[in-house]
Amino acid sequence: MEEKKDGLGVIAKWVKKHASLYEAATRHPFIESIRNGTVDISSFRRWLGQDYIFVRAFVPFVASVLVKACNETDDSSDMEVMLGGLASLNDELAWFKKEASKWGITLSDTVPLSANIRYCSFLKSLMSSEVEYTVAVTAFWAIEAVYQDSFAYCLEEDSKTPEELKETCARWGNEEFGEWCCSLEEIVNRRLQKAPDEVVQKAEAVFLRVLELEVEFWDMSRVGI
Ligand SMILES: Cc1ncc(CO)c(N)n1
Repeated sequence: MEEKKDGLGVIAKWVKKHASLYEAATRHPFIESIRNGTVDISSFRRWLGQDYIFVRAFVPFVASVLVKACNETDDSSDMEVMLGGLASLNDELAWFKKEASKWGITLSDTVPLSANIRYCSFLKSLMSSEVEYTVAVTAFWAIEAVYQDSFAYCLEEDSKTPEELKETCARWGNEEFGEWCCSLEEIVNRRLQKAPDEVVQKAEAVFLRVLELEVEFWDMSRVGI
């Protein structure tokens, strides 16, 4: 009831409070360059190879959130939302392989760059059973929301996204994925509303860390330019 006073959930409040960092993560120069059609294809290729490595590390993290949802949640529908996320990663890995071959990228030769290694170790740290479900699911939401928001922006009506990148943008920018992110956000809001202060503080710190890591991840696309 309390959160309804101003109609905003905790997440919406955090996005407002940390607007400049949220914007840095979702309106990064790499994303802007896709949207205005000036994207450097070697940057796109670098991002694609790195993101495949990231998604492989993301799978066990999402599985760990699913396990926490089964053990800790007060609402049995949480598990289904987590399972939906895990299932879509199955398609995503197949898509990466197909897309990489289209661009002539050999995924097995792709070496993770340092920002990617840092992000993957952060995911690993969140898999510990010491990390509360509320904190882990906040990270899960933030990771997905940054991509949803960034790529949906590239598909807005006035965008000049190159035709050959539209499918990539639609992977994360599509409406269905947007709705799924909203379901996840509702779960996070519900959990945060009931959580002790100490857990809420941890979740906020994790949210901010995800945003920083996302900025560094996009920055990798510029290596060597
Ligand atoms: C770096 C990064 N963040 C978020 C997502 C969303 O799944 C992704 N594929 N890669």
